[in-house]
Amino acid sequence: MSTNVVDVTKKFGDFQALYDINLAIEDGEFIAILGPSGCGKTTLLRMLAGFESPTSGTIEINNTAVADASFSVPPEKRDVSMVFQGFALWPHMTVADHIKFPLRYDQFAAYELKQNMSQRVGDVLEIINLQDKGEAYPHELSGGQKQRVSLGRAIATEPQLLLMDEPLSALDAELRIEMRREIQRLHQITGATIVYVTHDQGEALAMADRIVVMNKGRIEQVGTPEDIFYRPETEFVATFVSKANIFRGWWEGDAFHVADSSVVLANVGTTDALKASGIYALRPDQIELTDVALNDLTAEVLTRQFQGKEYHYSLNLNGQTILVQRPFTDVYEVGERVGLRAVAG
Ligand SMILES: Nc1ncnc2c1ncn2[C@@H]1O[C@H](COP(=O)(O)OP(=O)(O)OP(=O)(O)O)[C@@H](O)[C@H]1O
Repeated sequence: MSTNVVDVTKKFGDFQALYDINLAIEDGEFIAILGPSGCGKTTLLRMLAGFESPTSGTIEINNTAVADASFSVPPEKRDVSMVFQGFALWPHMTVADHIKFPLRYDQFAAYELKQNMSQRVGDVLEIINLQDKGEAYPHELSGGQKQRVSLGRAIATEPQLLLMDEPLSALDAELRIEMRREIQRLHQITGATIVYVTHDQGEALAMADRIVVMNKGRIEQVGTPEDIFYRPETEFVATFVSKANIFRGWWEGDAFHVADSSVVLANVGTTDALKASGIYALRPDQIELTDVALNDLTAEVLTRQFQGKEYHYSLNLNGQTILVQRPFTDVYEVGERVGLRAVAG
């Protein structure tokens, strides 16, 4: 199901939560909306669901307007399902009942699915890998199983648009990684369009076809995970997604003059958009550490953290903290002075 957000703004009283949002989502795409707390991602998702309406602009689903400033098609009249952060399961209903519920009451449930309800419940239990738990109640399930039930309930009627609001945030770190694979599999099986809200860049990079990075109510950049990670176009995207170190100064062609120093750095992948704002961005994995004598840019090792295959260093570069990731073979001591070299990547 294609979805278009056209020139949308949203105000809550005097507070403007969304500015000039334009986004075209193609049928079957997995879109992650990524941004820090309060940037407006849930508001945008709730607008797609029909729980909020725009202050100005239009939302279109399959080329038909479903909301603008003057009207909004209510959630139950959109072929859309939503998965929430806190599972939102009903304590008195079994797993099978949760899956039956939308099949009974959702007006978009196809007649064949309603007619063959027990078959569909069995199929969904299989998809979410809870074949043996149909008669279990929520309190008898683990966190991961509960989230699988809420995913099962959401896909039961084969909705064309699945909206997910931080669905993994209530789970522990290991389970979150496992559930990423389950959600990817669900996307492959159902072919549904998914809009997935998260503040976790790892989730967005791992699962999405395209990522929409938001900050303070505005879209900063839309692109594939590789675009967003390797070719950030704003300082916010560079720091929020790829944890880049930002150097200030000015560009002369492909040479960057670091402010307040005589150091000149060669371009190793800074986008034109970042160049236009006088910024040089270097991800932690784009910095090599060398002997001090080999580079003009030198810094002192502040901390070193062992992370298995690599060390994570923080360095003091004239008062600025620089983050660097090096392979486990590059060992430097806290207090040591090192040279910094930018490498492409
Ligand atoms: N009903 C409302 N009334 C007033 N302000 C609201 C309302 N809903 C959201 N806001 C404000 O709009 C801004 C965006 O909220 P939103 O929930 O969309 O952010 P978010 O990016 O999803 O954040 P989080 O990750 O913390 O949920 C916030 O400053 C929030 O306080």
